[in-house]
Amino acid sequence: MCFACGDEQANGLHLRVFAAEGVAVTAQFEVAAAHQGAPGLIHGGLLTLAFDEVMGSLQWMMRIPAVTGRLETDFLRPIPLGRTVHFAARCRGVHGRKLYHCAEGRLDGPDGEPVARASALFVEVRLDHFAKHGRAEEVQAVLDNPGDHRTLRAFEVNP
Ligand SMILES: CCCCCCCCCCCC(=O)SCCNC(=O)CCNC(=O)[C@H](O)C(C)(C)COP(=O)(O)OP(=O)(O)OC[C@H]1O[C@@H](n2cnc3c(N)ncnc32)[C@H](O)[C@@H]1OP(=O)(O)O
Repeated sequence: MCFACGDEQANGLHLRVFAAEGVAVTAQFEVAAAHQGAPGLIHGGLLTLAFDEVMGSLQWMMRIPAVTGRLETDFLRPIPLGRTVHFAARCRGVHGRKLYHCAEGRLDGPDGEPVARASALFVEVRLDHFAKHGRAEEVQAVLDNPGDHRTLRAFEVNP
């Protein structure tokens, strides 16, 4: 039940991520009233969360389990509630266990005004990282049913 992509999260970001050209994805985020920081504006931490989710999605395409080691966000413009942020993220390179990603967000369309940029280092981990530090039974359920999990990620198909 991920706060960024889970349907069950009433106030979550409900992010949908799609394959793009190369090792890249796109996504959209409708900024709801629940995502407010300053009156009428998005909370910056939630925007960073969205970047974390979108860049983190690249690992599913690359089939490399990884966690966020470092994430830097540049907030370029204020983002009002009720608008939609369009994200594009791509992998810039891989060195050993380190995955270097970057992303940008634009307002109301893929060619809209740039409102934020981010870069991140993800670090490859073994799958037992999640069982060891999280809820082992839920991780095991995913490992036992890899087919079910794949269907949750549209870009696995990459039509
Ligand atoms: C089954 C279904 C599941 C499904 C699971 C779905 C997962 C979705 C995840 C979404 C994304 C998240 O939010 S993840 C949640 C937020 N992130 C976390 O909780 C991560 C917490 N941190 C950690 O667990 C650890 O610090 C790691 C794994 C990141 C790194 O620890 P480690 O494994 O001991 O590796 P370590 O040697 O320290 O680092 C490896 C290399 O990366 C570099 N490195 C590490 N951290 C940094 C850093 N902050 N800044 C610069 N560089 C760094 C090191 O210098 C080294 O470079 P070199 O010497 O090789 O050159």
